[in-house]
Amino acid sequence: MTPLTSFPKQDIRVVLFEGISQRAVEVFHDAGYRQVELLPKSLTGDELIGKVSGAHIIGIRSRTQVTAEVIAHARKLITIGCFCIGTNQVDLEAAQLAGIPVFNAPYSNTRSVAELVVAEAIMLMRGIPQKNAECHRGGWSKSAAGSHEVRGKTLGIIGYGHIGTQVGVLAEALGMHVLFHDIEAKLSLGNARAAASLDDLLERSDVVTLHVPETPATRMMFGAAQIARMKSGAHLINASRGTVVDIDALAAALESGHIGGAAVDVFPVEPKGNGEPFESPLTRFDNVILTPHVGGSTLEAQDNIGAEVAAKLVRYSDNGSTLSAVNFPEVTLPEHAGSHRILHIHRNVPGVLSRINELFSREGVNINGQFLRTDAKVGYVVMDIASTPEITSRLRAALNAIEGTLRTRVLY
Ligand SMILES: NC(=O)C1=CN([C@@H]2O[C@H](COP(=O)(O)OP(=O)(O)OC[C@H]3O[C@@H](n4cnc5c(N)ncnc54)[C@H](O)[C@@H]3O)[C@@H](O)[C@H]2O)C=CC1
Ligand SMILES: O=C(O)CCC(=O)C(=O)O
Repeated sequence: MTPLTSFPKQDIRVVLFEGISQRAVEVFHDAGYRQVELLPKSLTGDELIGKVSGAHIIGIRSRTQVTAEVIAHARKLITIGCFCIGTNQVDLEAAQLAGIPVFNAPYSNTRSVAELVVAEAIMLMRGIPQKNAECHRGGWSKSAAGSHEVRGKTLGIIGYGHIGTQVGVLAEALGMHVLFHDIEAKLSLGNARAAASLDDLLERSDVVTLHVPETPATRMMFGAAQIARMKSGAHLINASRGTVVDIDALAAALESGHIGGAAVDVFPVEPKGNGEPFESPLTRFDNVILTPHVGGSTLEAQDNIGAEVAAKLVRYSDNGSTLSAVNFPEVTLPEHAGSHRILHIHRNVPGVLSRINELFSREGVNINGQFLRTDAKVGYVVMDIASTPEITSRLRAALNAIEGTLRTRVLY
C-alpha cells in the first residue's frame, strides 16, 4: 500500500453510519470539518466498500462489519470511530496494519445498559412479559403464581467489567445478592462476591446476566451445558453480544420450561437497520423480552457517545494523538502551532527509528519534539519540526521509502 498523507481539512470526508447522534456532526462542524455525511443504517458488501473507500474518517455502531476486505479498499481512511463500547465489528489487526487507529466510547452507555438489565431482572422475576402479552391479546390472569420480588434473590453476573459492576451496584440497592464470574481477578463492589467458578454461579443464581465482550473465548460460551447448570426456573439476560449465547439451546430450554424466562437484546444476526425484518427462534415465547439491541440506546448515552468519539477522531485527525485508541500505540501530543508535525506509522521492526533520525540529520532538519510508542506489531513516531513546505514534502517522500513504513501523514 502506498503510504498516504494529509491535506486540507475542508477536503476531509467523514461518513457516519447507523444513525449516530447529531452531536457528533456538531463536534466535527465546530472543528472545521464541513463534509460530514450521516447515514441512518449500516451498509454491507460492495455498498459499504464503496462508501468507505471515499472516506477519510468513518463512524459506526455495532452493526457495520469493517472487515479486512473493507479496510483493504479503504485507501483514504485515516481513522475509525466505534460510537459504542464493543469493537468486535472491526478487524482491529487489519486496521492497525493499515495504520488506522480505532477509537470507541468505553463508558458512555454503561449506565444505560445496567438500568435496562436491572429493570429486566425485575420484570422477569414477576412474570410480566407473559402477563403483558396476555393482556395485549385480551386475556386476564391475575395471579401471584411464579411472581417474585427480587429482594433477597441472587443475581449472577458473568463478566464483571464496567457494565457488570454497575449492574451489581444497582441490584444490591434493590436488596439482591450479587455473585460474579470473570476470567480476571476483580475487586468486588459492595457485598458482591466472586463465585468459585462459572458452574457455581449458575447453580446459585435466580437471574444470570452476561456482560462479556465478543472474543474467540466468549463465542457460544453459553450453551446447553451452561443452561443445564442453571437452577430450574431461573432467568437469563443477554445484553452483551448475540454470538455469546447458543440461541437454539436457549429456545430448547424455554420450550422445556427449564428456563423461566429470558431477556435478549443482542442476536447472532441483527437487521441492518430499522424497518428490516427481524427473525429469531425466540419470537414465539411470551416469557422472553426481546429488544432490538437498545441496551445503550438512550438519548443521554447517544449524545455523550457522539461527543466523545467525534472528539477523539477530531483530535487524531488534527493533532495525531492516539490516546485511548483500542488497537494502536497510545501517544498523547501537545499542540504543534508553528511547527510541521510528521506522523510515521511503521511495522515494529529493528532499525526504522534510526533510519528516520538519519534522514532528518541528512536534511539538516532540527527535530523540536519526538514522541514514540510501539506495540508488538506497530511503531508510531511523531516529530515536530521547524521546516518549509518544500523540505517537509521531500522528507515525507523519503519517509515513505523507508522499509516497513505503513503510513505517513503531515499536519501543518
Ligand atoms: N446491548 C448493548 O447495547 C451493549 C452491549 N455491550 C456489550 O457489553 C460488553 C461488555 O461491556 P463492558 O462491561 O463495558 O466491558 P468491560 O471490558 O469493561 O468488561 C468485560 C468483562 O468481561 C470479562 N471477560 C472477558 N472474557 C470473559 C470470559 N470468557 N468469561 C468471563 N468474563 C470474561 C473481562 O475480564 C471484563 O471484566 C461489550 O463488550 C459489548 O459487547 C456494551 C454496551 C452496550
Ligand atoms: O448502540 C449501539 O449501536 C451498540 C451498543 C453496543 O452494543 C456497544 O456499545 O457495544
